[in-house]
Amino acid sequence: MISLQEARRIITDSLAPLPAVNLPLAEALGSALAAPVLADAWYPSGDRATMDGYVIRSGQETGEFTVVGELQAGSIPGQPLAEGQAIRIFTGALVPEGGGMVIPQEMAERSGDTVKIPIFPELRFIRAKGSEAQPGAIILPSGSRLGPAELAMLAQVGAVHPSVVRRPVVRHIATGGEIVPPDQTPPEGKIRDTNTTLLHALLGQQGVSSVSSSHCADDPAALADLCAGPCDLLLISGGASVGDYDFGAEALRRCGFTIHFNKVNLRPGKPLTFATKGSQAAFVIPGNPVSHFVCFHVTIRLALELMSGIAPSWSFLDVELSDGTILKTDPRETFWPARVEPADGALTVSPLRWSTSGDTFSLAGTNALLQVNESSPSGNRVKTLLLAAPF
Ligand SMILES: Nc1nc2c(c(=O)[nH]1)N[C@H]1C(S)=C(S)[C@@H](COP(=O)(O)OP(=O)(O)OC[C@H]3O[C@@H](n4cnc5c(N)ncnc54)[C@H](O)[C@@H]3O)O[C@H]1N2
Ligand code: MOO
Repeated sequence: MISLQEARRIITDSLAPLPAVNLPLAEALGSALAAPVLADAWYPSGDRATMDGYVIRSGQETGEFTVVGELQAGSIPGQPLAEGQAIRIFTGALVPEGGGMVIPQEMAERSGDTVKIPIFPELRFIRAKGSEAQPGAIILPSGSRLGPAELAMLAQVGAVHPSVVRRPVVRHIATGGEIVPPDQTPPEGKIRDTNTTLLHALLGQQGVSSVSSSHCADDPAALADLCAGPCDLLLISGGASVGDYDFGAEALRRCGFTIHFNKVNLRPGKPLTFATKGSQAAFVIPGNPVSHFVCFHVTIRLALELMSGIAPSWSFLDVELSDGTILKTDPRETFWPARVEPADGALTVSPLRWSTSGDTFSLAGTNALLQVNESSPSGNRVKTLLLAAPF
């Protein structure tokens, strides 16, 4: 049995980013850039006003100025500004030649064609040409993850079909004769399929939208047929352990996958299997829903990040345990579902109920996993993998 650290190393060594594709901005959220994006022009393209008011030359005395025109955002300045002149200007408009400072209208008194400026502001209220980016400057390097701000930058430079690393196409197979779809009432002895819903949501949170799911009874040949379908990442729910009906690894072998590990010193999720075939990756995930949740965050997410060209996120916060907390240790490294909350300006974490890894209800409100091993917790602080913002 290998450690989780070793399992993560094997996954890291086995997977590479998928090929680049060009995506429209509306579909690129969460993707990683496959090439740098350059500024196509000067930003701003010329000196621009940052306030509604009056533009005048610099180096002048306070007093009265003659208003000789008006500049709206989008209009092209005509005449240069002369001494003693002011032009009415609006936020975003190009400053005319000779314009050195914009006086916000709150600091000016207009009367007919003149404007009185009793004192000058400390700032110029002008965004200088090229002060944000110059033509050819790298505004986002290759590998940048595209969040809302980065997408806005691409829109600004007209990069409307950026080259990004393709996101994995995921094929999911829920196994087991005991499961029925969640919209059905299970007959005696059977249970509703919760893992399909769980995985779709977890994948969706990672920005993976191409996911197909199917169900397979405990039949290795039928499972191998389903495994042969095209995808980048194959996820098999259940059938990971050593029982007579656990056919996950066998089905993968039958369709040409190489098994890299089939047991990890991890609680929950010990019988986790990882395999590859060319650039394809596959996991057989222990059937219990809490095992699914934990295996996803500690291993499958890493595979998605690597295939998507995204820098793996694996950093732990040292968080104070809520009063009276006792975490039951185990020879296996444990990832305990928990809830982190802000309290009195700091974070505290409370482990959630955990009876068995089949107890889906215990996951309600989970936004963190607590690492429980020989070095954590230490005192009343525990290494915490944050899964979502704690508010
Ligand atoms: N002799 C041993 N038995 C088991 C071991 C072991 O080391 N030796 N490991 C245990 C651990 S730990 C786990 S975890 C489970 C993993 O079992 P499998 O991956 O083979 O999964 P199944 O047997 O198919 O299912 C386990 C459990 O999960 C339920 N399940 C399955 N699929 C779904 C689904 N889509 N939605 C909801 N629930 C599902 C299934 O009914 C079982 O109750 O093995 C232990 N045994
Ligand atoms: O690994 Mo199992 O997931 O402990 O229940």
